[in-house]
Amino acid sequence: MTTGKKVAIVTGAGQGIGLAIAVRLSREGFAIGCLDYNAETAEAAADAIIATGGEALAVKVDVAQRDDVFKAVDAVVQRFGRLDVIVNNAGLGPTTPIEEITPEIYHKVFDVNVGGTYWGIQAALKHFKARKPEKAGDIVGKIINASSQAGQVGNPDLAVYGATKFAIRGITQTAAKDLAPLGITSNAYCPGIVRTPMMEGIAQKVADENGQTLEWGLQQWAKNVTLGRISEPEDVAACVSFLAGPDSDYMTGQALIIDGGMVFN
Ligand SMILES: NC(=O)C1=CN([C@@H]2O[C@H](COP(=O)(O)OP(=O)(O)OC[C@H]3O[C@@H](n4cnc5c(N)ncnc54)[C@H](O)[C@@H]3O)[C@@H](O)[C@H]2O)C=CC1
Ligand SMILES: CC(=O)C(C)=O
Repeated sequence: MTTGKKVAIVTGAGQGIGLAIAVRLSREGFAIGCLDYNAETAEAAADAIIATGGEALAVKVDVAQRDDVFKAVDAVVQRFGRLDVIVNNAGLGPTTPIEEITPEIYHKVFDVNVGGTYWGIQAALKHFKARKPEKAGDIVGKIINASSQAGQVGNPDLAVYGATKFAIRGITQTAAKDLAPLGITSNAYCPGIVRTPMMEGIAQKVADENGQTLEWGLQQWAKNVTLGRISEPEDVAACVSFLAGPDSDYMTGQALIIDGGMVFN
């Protein structure tokens, strides 16, 4: 079955920032491929979108597995008939003090965060290339990758995670240069401190070390935010909505910082 709508795939759509992006892009008129490692939350995300009149398909995927990603992206295109946007959002964010980094954690986090970004781009490219720009300036596909403020500046205890987020900015820039002749843009978003299960895990560790509550842990990070509050997933989804829509057609290779003013470039 095909849809008259534009189609966006969001990885890690089962919770947190990915869920907010999926819901927001559905509201903007996209049919959504909700991809997640967790089949239940992916299904719940798709159900929530369908319940509000949108179109969505849930697909279980491990973004670290290249074949898995190709199959999942193909399933969405088979269902909806086209692909316009891929949001490579799924990621892992463990706390890793320098001396505690192991080969296992290094490979695991790079495979998901960096590998998942490569495979998402490749799998989408196959479908983006099916449409040719009719004239100079036409955009036929948009790649949107999750970096972080921790991909702009080194954060304490996040040497592995931060390195993947710096790498994602590099991949985003190279993809922009390589794929512009095909009418494809490539941009990233760099959130700050967003209230999600990932961030709660990071903040809880700091809280536990200090005998404090989760809220106390989160507020330690909020001290670095100029606007004085940590963000909600919807703040980030608004930024991604801009990157997915036509108003960003003349933008590529950029990493938009949406962090309430933590990093000033
Ligand atoms: N929460 C924050 O403060 C910030 C988050 N980010 C980035 O935003 C993105 C989303 O983060 P959150 O929503 O906070 O994370 P989260 O941990 O709350 O949600 C991540 C989602 O990705 C899925 N996922 C994890 N590994 C996967 C895999 N191998 N294959 C498929 N799905 C997988 C999980 O099941 C989950 O639904 C991540 O890339 C993260 O690095 C960036 C800056 C700040
Ligand atoms: C989790 C993350 O991306 C932070 C703390 O910037």
